[in-house]
Amino acid sequence: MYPIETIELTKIYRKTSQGIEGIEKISLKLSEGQILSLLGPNGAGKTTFIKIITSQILPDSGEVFIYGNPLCKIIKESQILIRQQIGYLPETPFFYAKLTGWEFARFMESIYNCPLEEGGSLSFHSIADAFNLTSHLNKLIASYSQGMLRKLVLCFAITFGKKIIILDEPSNGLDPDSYLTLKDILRECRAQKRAILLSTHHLSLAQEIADEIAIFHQGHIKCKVKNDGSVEVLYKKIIHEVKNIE
Ligand SMILES: Nc1ncnc2c1ncn2[C@@H]1O[C@H](COP(=O)(O)OP(=O)(O)OP(=O)(O)O)[C@@H](O)[C@H]1O
Repeated sequence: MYPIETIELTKIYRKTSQGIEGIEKISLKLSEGQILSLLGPNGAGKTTFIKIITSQILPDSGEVFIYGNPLCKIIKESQILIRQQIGYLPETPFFYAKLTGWEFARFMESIYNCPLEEGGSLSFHSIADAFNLTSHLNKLIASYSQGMLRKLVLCFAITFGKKIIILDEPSNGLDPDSYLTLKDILRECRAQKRAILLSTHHLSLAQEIADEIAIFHQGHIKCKVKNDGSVEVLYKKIIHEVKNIE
């Protein structure tokens, strides 16, 4: 059974002369201990795909299976239980600016029903330390820089994603040191057999960390391959091919 399997996932916002806006018939599988990176131009459908898997929006058709459990056709209460298994970094996270980092972390702990202290080197405390965030946790979130905000939510995604982690643009706003830390943490998560879905515009991140690459374009997967270390060349080739067809 796969941590994540999607079958012909479709969500069409609009049809245009160029094609569709949204996603159409996306079938993907993500195994334990695997990092799958979604790549593609702006508007290709990566976030729409992630929003359906994290049950923020419903597809028009198709289904998502989380460890074999259908996500879209079940009642809300069961969806919440499944969501608790998924550590998630949204493209645009929401914050309570008037809480301190610690207060927000305790709030998230109660939502996920998962102690912050759990997880050894991948506990909230350890990850916050690794990201040099610990000394800021007593400060109001309103005073955080963009990078600190991103790192705080990355801490949540990794702490709570004991089996599945979904990251939408995780490296945005990270300083070089934190970027290196992120890669180390993701490698450790993979070693623990977690399944990781990663959407990024940074080809180097995908190249260095992903096991598989899926390139989205106008709501479809144009290419899904194992990462052989030539992501940049592959990406250029695929985007060049689709441009020539258009
Ligand atoms: N709520 C919405 N209502 C209408 N159209 C939407 C909505 N959300 C996304 N779209 C459209 O669906 C398409 C896919 O958007 P999506 O955000 O999934 O792309 P993306 O690959 O994540 O892009 P980016 O790399 O810029 O984040 C775009 O054409 C976008 O305008």
